Amino acid sequence: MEKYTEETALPFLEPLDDWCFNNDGIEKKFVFDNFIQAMGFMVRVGIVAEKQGHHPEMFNVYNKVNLRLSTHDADGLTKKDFDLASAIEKLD
Ligand SMILES: C[C@H](O)[C@H](O)[C@H]1CNC2=NC(N)=NC(=O)C2=N1
Repeated sequence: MEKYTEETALPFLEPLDDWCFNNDGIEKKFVFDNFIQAMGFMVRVGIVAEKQGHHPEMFNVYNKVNLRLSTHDADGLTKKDFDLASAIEKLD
């Protein structure tokens, strides 16, 4: 599976709002009004991830959720990560 570098990822990152390349993955920080909103978002992300058979790293503190997408099997960033990021963007 093709792995993207910071450079080759650029055109795919462009249409994705606020996602950033970092350490061979892509990351975005979300802020909600409260913990329940954040939790609801994480569950909806989880449902999309399960449908795609591809899973994010999620870090939550109260109303904040940090997502990191990378393909562990490929040890880097692949199309699967961009597909999941696009689906997540369509959630909100
Ligand atoms: C067998 C199964 O499809 C794999 O283990 C999948 C599951 N979800 C995954 N999620 C992510 N982010 N990276 C993977 O390499 C990965 N592999």
